Amino acid sequence: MSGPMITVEDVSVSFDDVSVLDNVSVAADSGEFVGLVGPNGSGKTTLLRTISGALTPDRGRVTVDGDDIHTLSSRVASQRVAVVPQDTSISFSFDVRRIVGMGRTAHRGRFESMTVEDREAIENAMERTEITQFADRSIDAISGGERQRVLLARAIAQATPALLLDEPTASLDVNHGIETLQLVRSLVHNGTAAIAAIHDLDLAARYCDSLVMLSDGAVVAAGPPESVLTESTVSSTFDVRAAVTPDPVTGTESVRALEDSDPPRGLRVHVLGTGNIAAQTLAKLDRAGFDLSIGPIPNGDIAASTAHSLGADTVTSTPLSGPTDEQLSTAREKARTAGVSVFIGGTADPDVGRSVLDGATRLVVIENGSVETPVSEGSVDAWVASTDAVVDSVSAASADEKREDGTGDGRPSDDATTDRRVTDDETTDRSPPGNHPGHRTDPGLSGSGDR
Ligand SMILES: Nc1ncnc2c1ncn2[C@@H]1O[C@H](COP(=O)(O)OP(=O)(O)OP(=O)(O)O)[C@@H](O)[C@H]1O
Repeated sequence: MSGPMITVEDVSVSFDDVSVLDNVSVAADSGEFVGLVGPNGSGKTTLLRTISGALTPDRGRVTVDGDDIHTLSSRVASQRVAVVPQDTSISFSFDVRRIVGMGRTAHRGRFESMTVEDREAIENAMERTEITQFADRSIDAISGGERQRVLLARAIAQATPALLLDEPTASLDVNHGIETLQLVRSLVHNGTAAIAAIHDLDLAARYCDSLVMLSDGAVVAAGPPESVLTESTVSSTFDVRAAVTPDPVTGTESVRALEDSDPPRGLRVHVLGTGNIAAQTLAKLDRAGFDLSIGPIPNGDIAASTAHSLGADTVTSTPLSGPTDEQLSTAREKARTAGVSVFIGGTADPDVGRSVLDGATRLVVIENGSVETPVSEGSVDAWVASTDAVVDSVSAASADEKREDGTGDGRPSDDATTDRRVTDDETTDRSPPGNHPGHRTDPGLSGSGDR
């Protein structure tokens, strides 16, 4: 055979004049596992039904093993393509073995009796899908997940070079979900071309050789999982803020949908302080997912080495002599461009604080027993007594930022930067009440009380 086992060329499908697939092209070679990903209604099932020949496209064509699937008799088509459908309800109550045996009718006439080879294929398919123990039970008397494995067994018994699966793991527990995909992989390893619609993006990344991402019936990305599952494609296609990181165990892409209260990826927090409390602050913010910068901080300070080990952007100064003008201006720039700055009272010189934090976008002060504020009180978004509430307060301050600049990315806009300064006599809901330090924000309650 030359060319891929399955090719979909510029296929368009519409129902009642509503376009559901628009110029879609996909290919799967023998020995290749292609995953279809995309939101509900993006066209995955329709594409699989078009490939199997169940639907005729308005435009374009589908070939399997070199022939247009729509020109093949249904018998020949079912020798080439097996389908594991999403809807596992079966309208007749045959026993499990008989349902699996239906996969063999492609290879013999409906009324011919089974050969030894047929029987072996059926038993083998049931063993591989771990359903032998209920082979004699009616299909009505097993669970939805078990039924899904029966339909996979039927497809395996069909022994086709092309395999289509619609949400093969949808009703399976974690163990059987993984076993099913491993089973598909082993079929693929032996030369099957497989295309599966898979909702779970992590599983798709882990088991598929390549992915095709559909959105509103069009292909928006295709290729190896790492090139398809990016924060930008996932965010725009699924309309959700997402973090894509390597799975610590499998090393393949792991996608996490983020809530609004999660720190925006790439949001940097600038810390001004020294000693253990600054080191703890850095560690807590790092664990919460913020990018970090710190300084100026004297060389050799414990927080400087913590910053170094966390990969924080660090402005160091010489101990005793204090920061130079250049170091101050570098730190000021870092605070100005950070989403939120944190000043740790009692550990950072208030004069240095004034100089560095003057242009800070959002400011959280950890009082740490000190009453001195580096900048006017109205400029402080939250006071916290200790590092306990620093993550909540910084998250809340960055969420305020998102609301105000309207971009949702948590980065300060120019408007927000110039807008945010409030004088003590201005009334604003962000302005802390009363006299400092009595107006401290309760830990974690600075706008995050609903968490
Ligand atoms: N027979 C039909 N008649 C009219 N519209 C249909 C028909 N079948 C599907 N659709 C529409 O086509 C679009 C694509 O549906 P499809 O089932 O292919 O999506 P999907 O990506 O598989 O979704 P899901 O992830 O929810 O299974 C949907 O808007 C759906 O409502």
